[in-house]
Amino acid sequence: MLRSSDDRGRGRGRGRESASREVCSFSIKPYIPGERKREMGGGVEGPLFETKGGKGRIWYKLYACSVFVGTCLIWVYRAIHIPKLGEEGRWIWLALFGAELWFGFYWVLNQSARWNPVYRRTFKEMLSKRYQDKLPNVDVFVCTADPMIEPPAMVINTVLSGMAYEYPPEKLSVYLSDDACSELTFYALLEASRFAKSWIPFCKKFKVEPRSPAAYFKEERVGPKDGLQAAEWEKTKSLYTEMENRINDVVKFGKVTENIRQQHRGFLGWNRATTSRDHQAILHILIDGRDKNAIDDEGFTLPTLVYMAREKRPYRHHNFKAGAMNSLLRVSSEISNGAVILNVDCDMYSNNSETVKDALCFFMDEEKGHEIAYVQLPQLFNNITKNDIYGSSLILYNKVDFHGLDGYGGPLYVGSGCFHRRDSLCGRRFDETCKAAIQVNDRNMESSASTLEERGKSLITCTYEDNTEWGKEMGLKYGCPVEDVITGLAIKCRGWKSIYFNPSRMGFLGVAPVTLAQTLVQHKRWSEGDFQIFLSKYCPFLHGRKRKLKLGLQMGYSMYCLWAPCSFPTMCYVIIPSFTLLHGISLFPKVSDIWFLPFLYVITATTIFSLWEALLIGCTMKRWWNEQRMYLFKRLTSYSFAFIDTILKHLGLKMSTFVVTSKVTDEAVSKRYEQEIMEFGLPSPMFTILATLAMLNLVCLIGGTKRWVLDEGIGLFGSLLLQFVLCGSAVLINMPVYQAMFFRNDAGRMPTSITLTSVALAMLAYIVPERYFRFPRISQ
Ligand SMILES: O=c1ccn([C@@H]2O[C@H](COP(=O)(O)OP(=O)(O)O[C@H]3O[C@H](CO)[C@@H](O)[C@H](O)[C@H]3O)[C@@H](O)[C@H]2O)c(=O)[nH]1
Ligand SMILES: [Mn+2]
Repeated sequence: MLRSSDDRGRGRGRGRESASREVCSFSIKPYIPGERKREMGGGVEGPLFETKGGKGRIWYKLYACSVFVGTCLIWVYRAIHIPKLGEEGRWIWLALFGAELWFGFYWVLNQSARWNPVYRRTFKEMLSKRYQDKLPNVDVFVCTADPMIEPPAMVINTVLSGMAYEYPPEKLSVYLSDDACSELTFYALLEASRFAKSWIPFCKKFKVEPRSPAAYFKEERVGPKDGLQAAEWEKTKSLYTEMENRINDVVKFGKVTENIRQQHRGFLGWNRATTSRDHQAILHILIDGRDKNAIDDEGFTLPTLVYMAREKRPYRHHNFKAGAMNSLLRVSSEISNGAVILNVDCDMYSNNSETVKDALCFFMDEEKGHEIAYVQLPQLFNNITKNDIYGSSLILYNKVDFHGLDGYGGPLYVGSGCFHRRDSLCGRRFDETCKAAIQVNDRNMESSASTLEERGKSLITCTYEDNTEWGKEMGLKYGCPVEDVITGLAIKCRGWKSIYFNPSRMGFLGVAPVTLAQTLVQHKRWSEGDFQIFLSKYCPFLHGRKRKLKLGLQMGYSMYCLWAPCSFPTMCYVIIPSFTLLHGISLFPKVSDIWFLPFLYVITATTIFSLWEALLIGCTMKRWWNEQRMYLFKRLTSYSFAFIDTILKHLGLKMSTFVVTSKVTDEAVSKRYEQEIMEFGLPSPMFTILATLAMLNLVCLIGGTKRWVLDEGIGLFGSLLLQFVLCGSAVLINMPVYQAMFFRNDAGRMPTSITLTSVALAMLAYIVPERYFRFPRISQ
């Protein structure tokens, strides 16, 4: 599997090849059903988790079939009414037909998410009884990339919540990868390593939740009543606040003071020449769990804590988060070598201290555990407002889609809140020999911390991965903006399964984007990455099928992979019906026509279903409406940009980038977010598109109504009804855009330049001569 191996300067006298292999090696014990249970003694039999199917599926399937029939009838109508070659308006008809074919096809793909959902439940008590001291090492990987938009104080809260898991601390290690190589973040982590000594015992003694101190102290503004806890609460809170202030002061100042520099030899790693893009590898074991002196205030062992900044050079591509994760995989294999790895983004703190045990219930289950590569928890956020104006809670994916995919072999790996089996993440194929329980592998007790650091550093140099399979067959894959999704898919194609676990107490909470621009840019990255996967050799329908992924899962992955191409059909549907409405040209059957029925049925049935589904999972009506708007906005902007960029990349005209989502916001912006006022503010080509299309629809609706009222009367309305409905809904959904253009004067309103441009462009709709759009009025 691995090519060339040379021994140059590798301290241990072994080649890159063997080093890489060893990183992924595993002690495997043959699986003998029943053996483990006997070993453990009676009273603890039974599976560690349970799976249940969704209810009322038969009704859903009936509904879906009826919609499908309706869709087919729409296609038939379009097909038999295509204007003849040479007739005017043929291309408009064909464009609409193409869009409807696409929507129908895409709707079929979406059925994979609802056809066969499953729900999981774990039995943690059983796990603890049965495995007690035989639990595996667990490594937590946190990635950060920029101290300005990912504040160190937030990052260490995530770290602390990971250290405070209800799990034997000698088996728990937390690694922070800092792609910014910032001494500010290092300093914050150093502070966290000290604060952990009082935070962890406090959490364990009083069963505190959540275990991110910032989140906990924010929730419990007034401390507990009972005496002892109240005193400790006060003390811990002030310790935390003081630390947070120190960190924020240093961050504000922009660098650590000489005084702080003296506190730890680690700061020697930074000098004047160090920049985030040009520096040597830095690796520090801030807490060594093996160390007898590494104890908390109550005398218990502390979990291991490690800071890592892999080597960066301006002329070497670093592969973003995937590169960081692969470095973490290697470094951790030297230090703690946890058989299970938890990956979280730096904003995603643990909100549930039992989650590690939940995850282990899946991996350690005697019956099915050996085939599970990863357990994904939902990505949830703690800054979602009531009506979720940007649809950033991803609630439909969390509450519907992923349960559906789980029924076909498992959800996507979405980068954060995911537990991995180390060997499957490192590239191992699933086969008969994998039928082994996860093993307790002891830590390397001989080597000193500084030896481990030196060895670790040699694994994270820029050249380490040259001529190895890292980024290809090993670890996370490179070259894709959604390294998580493609890696998860590759793991599935190697024969593994995954699990979606959605516990009632949320497992992780992060920071969702709070402006329209951020949301659209994030979705551009996602849809671009997903579409790249579809065009790559990992295309779910080709590679997936070859690798025997279930059809449902192939469809499920494609549902995301084909976000980007949804853009143009949507654009057709936003532009053409309105445009032709303006000119009084009918594109849909008349109300009295029998062909009107399939359109009516498909549109109302799918709308009512989607509303009903949203209400069922706890959305408000307004939230559902906001969600529809965001669907539209993403398709018109993020997805179309992603589509174009993907094509350019394929032609070699563009490089891949990773725009990190900001986790901080200025006060005025976040106030508007709280009030659910849509944020525009700075000019962006995406806003120009949105504003122009919004204006276009408004002009068309007004023009169409005028024509109807003044010129042609009620008969015309009958043949244009659907176009009125489509154009009218577009106008309704665009309300916030008009407001931002004409009725607001806060800093978040639409930039004037965009307003002017869009009004001018929309006026063109009036000027463009009608004959370009004239159309035989077949259905009249
Ligand atoms: O060069 C980089 C860029 C990013 N990151 C980290 O990657 C994480 C995700 O970045 P973010 O900007 O928050 O992206 P999101 O869109 O919110 O993240 C989702 O989508 C990404 C893929 O597009 C995945 O990497 C993430 O895990 C997933 O949560 C953050 O912790 C970053 O610090 C790095 O470590 N190095
Ligand atoms: Mn994020």
